[in-house]
Amino acid sequence: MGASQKDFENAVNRLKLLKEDPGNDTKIKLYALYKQATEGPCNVPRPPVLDFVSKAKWDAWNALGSLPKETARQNYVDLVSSLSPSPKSSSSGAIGNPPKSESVLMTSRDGITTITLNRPAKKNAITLQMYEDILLAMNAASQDDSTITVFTGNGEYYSSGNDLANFTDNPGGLKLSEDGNLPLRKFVDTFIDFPKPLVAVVNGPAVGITVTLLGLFDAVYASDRATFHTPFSSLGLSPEGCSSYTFPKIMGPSKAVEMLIFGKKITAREACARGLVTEVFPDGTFQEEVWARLKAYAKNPPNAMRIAKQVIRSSEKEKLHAVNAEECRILEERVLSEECINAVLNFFSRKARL
Ligand SMILES: CCCC/C=C/CC(=O)SCCNC(=O)CCNC(=O)[C@H](O)C(C)(C)COP(=O)(O)OP(=O)(O)OC[C@H]1O[C@@H](n2cnc3c(N)ncnc32)[C@H](O)[C@@H]1OP(=O)(O)O
Repeated sequence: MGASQKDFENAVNRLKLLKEDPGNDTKIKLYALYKQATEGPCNVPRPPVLDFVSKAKWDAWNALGSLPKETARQNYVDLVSSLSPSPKSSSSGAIGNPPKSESVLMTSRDGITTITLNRPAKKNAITLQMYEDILLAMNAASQDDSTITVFTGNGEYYSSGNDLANFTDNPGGLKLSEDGNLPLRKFVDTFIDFPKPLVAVVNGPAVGITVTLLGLFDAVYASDRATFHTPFSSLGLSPEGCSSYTFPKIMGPSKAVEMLIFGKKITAREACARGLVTEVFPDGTFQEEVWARLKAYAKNPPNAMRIAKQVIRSSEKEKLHAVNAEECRILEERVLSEECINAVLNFFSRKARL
């Protein structure tokens, strides 16, 4: 039997996590096979001769002639496998290629894979290494035997967002796009494309990118101790995580503006009323109630849940990828702005804590 659509999607995700650049020839082959697998034979006009890159891509796609979509899909999967060994999964719930990290933990049981931010002394602020580890964890979770993937935080906070030292430790500025030192674009793309139900168990306050990403989750359960805060303006930054699109859609433009431009911190109950949070639980019984709920949900047939997610989300994916690309482009400029540099310096000199 040839590669399934799921195998193909997994290969697309695995490719995003390659550590080494596979080289231009391979990238062009992958492009051509991807186009053939998703759109069929080349059906667009040849680009102008001087547009070398587009022309090379078009030539490679066109050269595949009438190769059936299924064969192109299989060839794509084979080519990606030859570049990166496939993570293993097993019926015991063992996870292939999880991150070897103390700050991002990964466990799998009862059909649920849980990714836990584990840096409580720093309120689970996310370092550059943690972004990489989360990507690894998500890739492993997307391919293991679990039915649901959960994000949570260890300790008092869910997360205080991006570690502000990421800015000061990179004096030349952070490159946030494709080949940058923090591939934020790839990071957010992984949430957009995640194939299984993705649930946030928000155990305490959440800040910055860990709030904005919630708009890409399928369910958000929050303790009544949690708060939600996106202080982008006071940090001289701009919205990310697709929040410039998801927040106005979820809560309406004026409530989104209150959070994303004015940096209003809202409670869990307010976030629930705005549609960002699915349900709020008393902190005393939060863990017990939420995990009982999730264990019951995880007993549903996994394929049905995955397909339901695909049906609900697929029409938005293209738009979300475009929003993410644009947000990263703008943010890359903002992190170099005087406003941002001053705000971060103030934070570390303890002048400006939230
Ligand atoms: C590269 C682009 C990536 C994408 C962009 C993302 C945007 C964002 O995520 S913006 C949001 C950034 N986060 C913040 O601005 C929060 C900053 N933190 C605070 O204001 C406060 O720490 C707090 C309100 C979260 C907690 O205050 P509290 O008084 O209870 O504790 P502290 O003593 O301040 O914190 C304990 C410890 O943790 C360190 N820390 C906390 N958060 C961060 C952080 N985001 N980055 C770096 N370090 C953080 C804090 O410095 C303390 O460390 P020390 O004990 O060593 O002083």
